[in-house]
Amino acid sequence: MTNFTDEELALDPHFADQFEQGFRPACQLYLISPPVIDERFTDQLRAAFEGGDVAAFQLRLKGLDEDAVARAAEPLQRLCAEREVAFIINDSAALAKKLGADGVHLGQGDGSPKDARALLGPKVQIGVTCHDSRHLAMEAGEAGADYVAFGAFYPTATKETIHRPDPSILGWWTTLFELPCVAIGGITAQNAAPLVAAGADFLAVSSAVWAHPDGPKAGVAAFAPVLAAGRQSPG
Ligand SMILES: Cc1ncc(COP(=O)(O)OP(=O)(O)O)c(N)n1
Ligand SMILES: Cc1ncsc1CCOP(=O)(O)O
Ligand SMILES: [Mg+2]
Repeated sequence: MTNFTDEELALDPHFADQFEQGFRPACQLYLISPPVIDERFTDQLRAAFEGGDVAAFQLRLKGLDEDAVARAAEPLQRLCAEREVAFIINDSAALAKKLGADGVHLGQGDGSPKDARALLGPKVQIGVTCHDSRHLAMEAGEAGADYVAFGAFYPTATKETIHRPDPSILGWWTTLFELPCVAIGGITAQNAAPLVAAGADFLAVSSAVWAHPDGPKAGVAAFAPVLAAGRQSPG
Protein backbone atom coordinates (compact mmCIF):
# COMPACT_ATOMS: atom_id res chain seq x y z
CA MET A 1 0.00 0.00 0.00
CA THR A 2 1.38 3.42 -0.95
CA ASN A 3 1.87 5.96 1.81
CA PHE A 4 1.92 9.48 0.43
CA THR A 5 4.15 12.18 1.86
CA ASP A 6 3.09 15.79 1.38
CA GLU A 7 5.90 16.20 -1.18
CA GLU A 8 4.79 13.16 -3.22
CA LEU A 9 1.23 14.35 -3.09
CA ALA A 10 2.20 17.74 -4.49
CA LEU A 11 4.08 16.11 -7.38
CA ASP A 12 1.74 13.27 -8.22
CA PRO A 13 0.56 13.69 -11.84
CA HIS A 14 -2.75 11.97 -11.03
CA PHE A 15 -3.59 15.00 -8.95
CA ALA A 16 -2.63 17.61 -11.50
CA ASP A 17 -5.79 19.52 -10.71
CA GLN A 18 -4.76 20.13 -7.14
CA PHE A 19 -4.40 23.69 -5.89
CA GLU A 20 -6.55 24.95 -8.76
CA GLN A 21 -9.51 26.98 -7.55
CA GLY A 22 -11.94 25.41 -10.03
CA PHE A 23 -15.70 25.87 -9.89
CA ARG A 24 -17.44 23.49 -7.47
CA PRO A 25 -21.18 23.01 -7.76
CA ALA A 26 -23.20 23.60 -4.59
CA CYS A 27 -23.59 20.77 -2.09
CA GLN A 28 -26.33 18.32 -3.07
CA LEU A 29 -28.36 15.58 -1.40
CA TYR A 30 -27.50 11.89 -1.93
CA LEU A 31 -30.25 9.66 -0.52
CA ILE A 32 -29.42 6.24 0.91
CA SER A 33 -32.29 3.75 1.14
CA PRO A 34 -33.28 2.30 4.50
CA PRO A 35 -31.52 -1.06 5.06
CA VAL A 36 -34.90 -2.83 4.79
CA ILE A 37 -37.79 -1.77 2.54
CA ASP A 38 -41.22 -3.09 1.60
CA GLU A 39 -43.60 -2.59 -1.36
CA ARG A 40 -44.57 0.89 -0.10
CA PHE A 41 -41.06 2.19 -0.59
CA THR A 42 -41.47 3.31 -4.23
CA ASP A 43 -44.16 5.76 -3.06
CA GLN A 44 -41.90 6.95 -0.25
CA LEU A 45 -39.08 7.56 -2.70
CA ARG A 46 -41.47 9.45 -4.99
CA ALA A 47 -42.51 11.59 -2.03
CA ALA A 48 -38.87 12.25 -1.12
CA PHE A 49 -38.20 13.48 -4.67
CA GLU A 50 -41.09 15.91 -4.29
CA GLY A 51 -39.32 17.54 -1.35
CA GLY A 52 -36.55 19.06 -3.43
CA ASP A 53 -33.54 18.30 -5.58
CA VAL A 54 -31.89 14.94 -5.05
CA ALA A 55 -28.72 14.17 -7.01
CA ALA A 56 -28.43 10.45 -6.34
CA PHE A 57 -30.21 7.53 -4.72
CA GLN A 58 -28.32 4.53 -3.38
CA LEU A 59 -30.08 1.18 -2.99
CA ARG A 60 -28.52 -0.20 0.19
CA LEU A 61 -30.37 -3.33 1.26
CA LYS A 62 -28.34 -5.29 3.73
CA GLY A 63 -28.76 -9.04 4.17
CA LEU A 64 -30.61 -9.73 0.89
CA ASP A 65 -29.17 -11.84 -1.91
CA GLU A 66 -28.51 -10.18 -5.25
CA ASP A 67 -31.62 -11.60 -6.92
CA ALA A 68 -33.81 -10.07 -4.22
CA VAL A 69 -32.00 -6.72 -4.49
CA ALA A 70 -32.46 -6.86 -8.27
CA ARG A 71 -36.21 -7.42 -7.87
CA ALA A 72 -36.49 -4.55 -5.40
CA ALA A 73 -34.43 -2.33 -7.68
CA GLU A 74 -36.67 -2.45 -10.73
CA PRO A 75 -39.39 0.13 -9.85
CA LEU A 76 -36.90 2.29 -7.96
CA GLN A 77 -34.47 2.43 -10.86
CA ARG A 78 -37.33 3.34 -13.22
CA LEU A 79 -38.44 6.16 -10.90
CA CYS A 80 -34.88 7.48 -10.60
CA ALA A 81 -34.55 7.48 -14.40
CA GLU A 82 -37.82 9.44 -14.75
CA ARG A 83 -36.59 12.02 -12.22
CA GLU A 84 -33.02 12.12 -13.58
CA VAL A 85 -31.63 10.99 -10.24
CA ALA A 86 -28.49 8.82 -10.43
CA PHE A 87 -29.29 5.25 -9.37
CA ILE A 88 -26.42 3.76 -7.36
CA ILE A 89 -26.12 0.16 -6.18
CA ASN A 90 -24.36 -0.52 -2.90
CA ASP A 91 -21.66 -3.17 -2.44
CA SER A 92 -21.71 -5.03 -5.77
CA ALA A 93 -20.15 -3.95 -9.05
CA ALA A 94 -21.48 -7.15 -10.64
CA LEU A 95 -25.05 -6.25 -9.69
CA ALA A 96 -24.58 -2.66 -10.85
CA LYS A 97 -23.45 -4.06 -14.21
CA LYS A 98 -26.36 -6.50 -14.42
CA LEU A 99 -28.90 -3.75 -13.71
CA GLY A 100 -27.27 -1.08 -15.84
CA ALA A 101 -27.09 1.18 -12.77
CA ASP A 102 -25.59 4.64 -12.96
CA GLY A 103 -23.10 3.80 -10.26
CA VAL A 104 -21.83 1.54 -7.52
CA HIS A 105 -20.69 2.34 -4.01
CA LEU A 106 -17.82 0.20 -2.73
CA GLY A 107 -16.69 -0.11 0.88
CA GLN A 108 -13.13 -1.08 1.71
CA GLY A 109 -14.19 -4.76 1.67
CA ASP A 110 -16.39 -4.61 -1.43
CA GLY A 111 -13.77 -5.16 -4.13
CA SER A 112 -11.27 -2.94 -5.85
CA PRO A 113 -12.34 0.22 -7.69
CA LYS A 114 -9.92 -0.74 -10.50
CA ASP A 115 -11.67 -4.08 -11.05
CA ALA A 116 -15.03 -2.30 -10.89
CA ARG A 117 -13.86 0.20 -13.50
CA ALA A 118 -12.70 -2.62 -15.79
CA LEU A 119 -16.11 -4.26 -15.45
CA LEU A 120 -18.29 -1.16 -15.64
CA GLY A 121 -16.47 1.08 -18.09
CA PRO A 122 -15.79 4.81 -17.93
CA LYS A 123 -19.37 6.13 -17.65
CA VAL A 124 -20.52 4.37 -14.49
CA GLN A 125 -19.87 6.28 -11.25
CA ILE A 126 -17.74 4.49 -8.67
CA GLY A 127 -17.78 5.72 -5.08
CA VAL A 128 -15.46 4.49 -2.35
CA THR A 129 -15.76 4.54 1.45
CA CYS A 130 -12.72 6.22 2.99
CA HIS A 131 -13.85 6.48 6.65
CA ASP A 132 -11.67 9.19 8.25
CA SER A 133 -8.59 8.48 6.16
CA ARG A 134 -6.82 10.92 3.85
CA HIS A 135 -4.64 8.04 2.74
CA LEU A 136 -7.60 5.86 1.70
CA ALA A 137 -9.13 8.81 -0.13
CA MET A 138 -5.96 9.47 -2.12
CA GLU A 139 -5.71 5.76 -2.92
CA ALA A 140 -9.32 5.74 -4.11
CA GLY A 141 -8.65 8.78 -6.29
CA GLU A 142 -5.62 7.09 -7.78
CA ALA A 143 -7.64 3.92 -8.42
CA GLY A 144 -10.13 5.89 -10.51
CA ALA A 145 -13.01 6.53 -8.09
CA ASP A 146 -15.58 9.18 -9.10
CA TYR A 147 -16.15 10.23 -5.50
CA VAL A 148 -14.74 9.54 -2.06
CA ALA A 149 -16.97 9.19 1.01
CA PHE A 150 -15.95 10.22 4.53
CA GLY A 151 -17.87 9.30 7.67
CA ALA A 152 -19.53 8.64 9.97
CA PHE A 153 -19.52 12.30 11.01
CA TYR A 154 -22.17 11.80 13.70
CA PRO A 155 -23.57 8.85 15.68
CA THR A 156 -26.03 6.80 13.65
CA ALA A 157 -28.32 3.86 14.27
CA THR A 158 -28.34 2.94 10.56
CA LYS A 159 -24.93 1.28 10.62
CA GLU A 160 -22.35 0.27 13.21
CA THR A 161 -19.49 2.68 12.71
CA ILE A 162 -16.01 3.04 14.18
CA HIS A 163 -14.55 6.08 12.45
CA ARG A 164 -15.54 9.64 13.35
CA PRO A 165 -13.81 12.15 11.02
CA ASP A 166 -13.58 15.83 11.78
CA PRO A 167 -15.37 18.04 9.22
CA SER A 168 -12.00 19.62 8.39
CA ILE A 169 -11.16 16.52 6.31
CA LEU A 170 -13.74 17.78 3.79
CA GLY A 171 -12.02 21.16 3.54
CA TRP A 172 -8.64 19.49 3.19
CA TRP A 173 -9.96 17.29 0.39
CA THR A 174 -11.74 20.01 -1.58
CA THR A 175 -8.77 22.36 -1.35
CA LEU A 176 -6.50 19.76 -2.93
CA PHE A 177 -8.71 17.77 -5.29
CA GLU A 178 -11.50 18.31 -7.78
CA LEU A 179 -12.89 14.80 -7.23
CA PRO A 180 -16.17 15.18 -5.30
CA CYS A 181 -16.41 14.16 -1.65
CA VAL A 182 -19.44 12.77 0.14
CA ALA A 183 -20.16 13.22 3.85
CA ILE A 184 -22.16 10.44 5.55
CA GLY A 185 -23.27 9.26 8.95
CA GLY A 186 -25.99 10.59 11.24
CA ILE A 187 -26.47 13.72 9.15
CA THR A 188 -29.62 15.74 9.79
CA ALA A 189 -30.81 19.15 8.63
CA GLN A 190 -29.91 20.39 12.13
CA ASN A 191 -26.29 19.17 12.24
CA ALA A 192 -25.29 19.41 8.55
CA ALA A 193 -24.14 23.05 8.48
CA PRO A 194 -20.48 22.42 9.46
CA LEU A 195 -20.18 19.73 6.78
CA VAL A 196 -21.58 21.99 4.05
CA ALA A 197 -19.44 24.90 5.25
CA ALA A 198 -16.33 22.69 5.29
CA GLY A 199 -16.86 21.79 1.64
CA ALA A 200 -18.87 18.56 1.28
CA ASP A 201 -20.00 18.11 -2.33
CA PHE A 202 -22.77 15.72 -1.26
CA LEU A 203 -24.57 14.91 1.98
CA ALA A 204 -25.49 11.21 2.05
CA VAL A 205 -28.53 10.82 4.24
CA SER A 206 -30.80 7.96 5.22
CA SER A 207 -32.73 8.12 8.51
CA ALA A 208 -33.09 11.91 8.55
CA VAL A 209 -35.30 11.53 5.47
CA TRP A 210 -37.02 8.14 5.92
CA ALA A 211 -37.72 8.63 9.65
CA HIS A 212 -38.68 12.29 9.42
CA PRO A 213 -41.82 12.76 11.59
CA ASP A 214 -43.61 14.55 8.73
CA GLY A 215 -42.56 12.06 6.05
CA PRO A 216 -39.83 11.85 3.42
CA LYS A 217 -40.98 14.88 1.43
CA ALA A 218 -40.53 17.06 4.55
CA GLY A 219 -37.30 15.20 5.28
CA VAL A 220 -35.77 16.29 1.95
CA ALA A 221 -37.26 19.78 2.14
CA ALA A 222 -35.68 20.32 5.56
CA PHE A 223 -32.20 20.22 3.97
CA ALA A 224 -32.88 23.07 1.51
CA PRO A 225 -31.77 25.95 3.80
CA VAL A 226 -28.54 24.29 4.91
CA LEU A 227 -27.62 23.34 1.34
CA ALA A 228 -28.39 26.88 0.17
CA ALA A 229 -26.17 28.37 2.90
CA GLY A 230 -23.17 26.95 1.01
CA ARG A 231 -19.49 26.61 1.73
CA GLN A 232 -17.29 28.80 3.85
CA SER A 233 -15.43 31.07 1.44
CA PRO A 234 -11.68 30.35 1.51
CA GLY A 235 -9.62 32.67 3.70
C1 LIG B 1 -22.10 7.24 0.12
C2 LIG B 1 -21.73 6.09 1.00
N1 LIG B 1 -20.69 6.21 1.84
C3 LIG B 1 -20.35 5.20 2.64
C4 LIG B 1 -21.05 4.02 2.60
C5 LIG B 1 -20.66 2.84 3.46
O1 LIG B 1 -20.18 1.77 2.65
P1 LIG B 1 -19.54 0.48 3.38
O2 LIG B 1 -18.39 0.96 4.18
O3 LIG B 1 -19.28 -0.56 2.36
O4 LIG B 1 -20.70 0.00 4.33
P2 LIG B 1 -22.14 -0.56 3.88
O5 LIG B 1 -22.94 0.58 3.40
O6 LIG B 1 -21.94 -1.57 2.79
O7 LIG B 1 -22.71 -1.15 5.13
C6 LIG B 1 -22.14 3.92 1.72
N2 LIG B 1 -22.88 2.80 1.60
N3 LIG B 1 -22.45 4.96 0.91
C1 LIG C 1 -24.10 3.62 5.22
C2 LIG C 1 -23.35 4.39 6.22
N1 LIG C 1 -22.00 4.44 6.19
C3 LIG C 1 -21.48 5.18 7.14
S1 LIG C 1 -22.65 5.82 8.17
C4 LIG C 1 -23.89 5.11 7.24
C5 LIG C 1 -25.33 5.24 7.59
C6 LIG C 1 -25.98 6.46 6.96
O1 LIG C 1 -27.30 6.54 7.37
P1 LIG C 1 -27.85 7.71 8.36
O2 LIG C 1 -27.98 8.93 7.52
O3 LIG C 1 -29.19 7.18 8.82
O4 LIG C 1 -26.87 7.85 9.48
MG1 LIG D 1 -20.40 -1.95 1.49
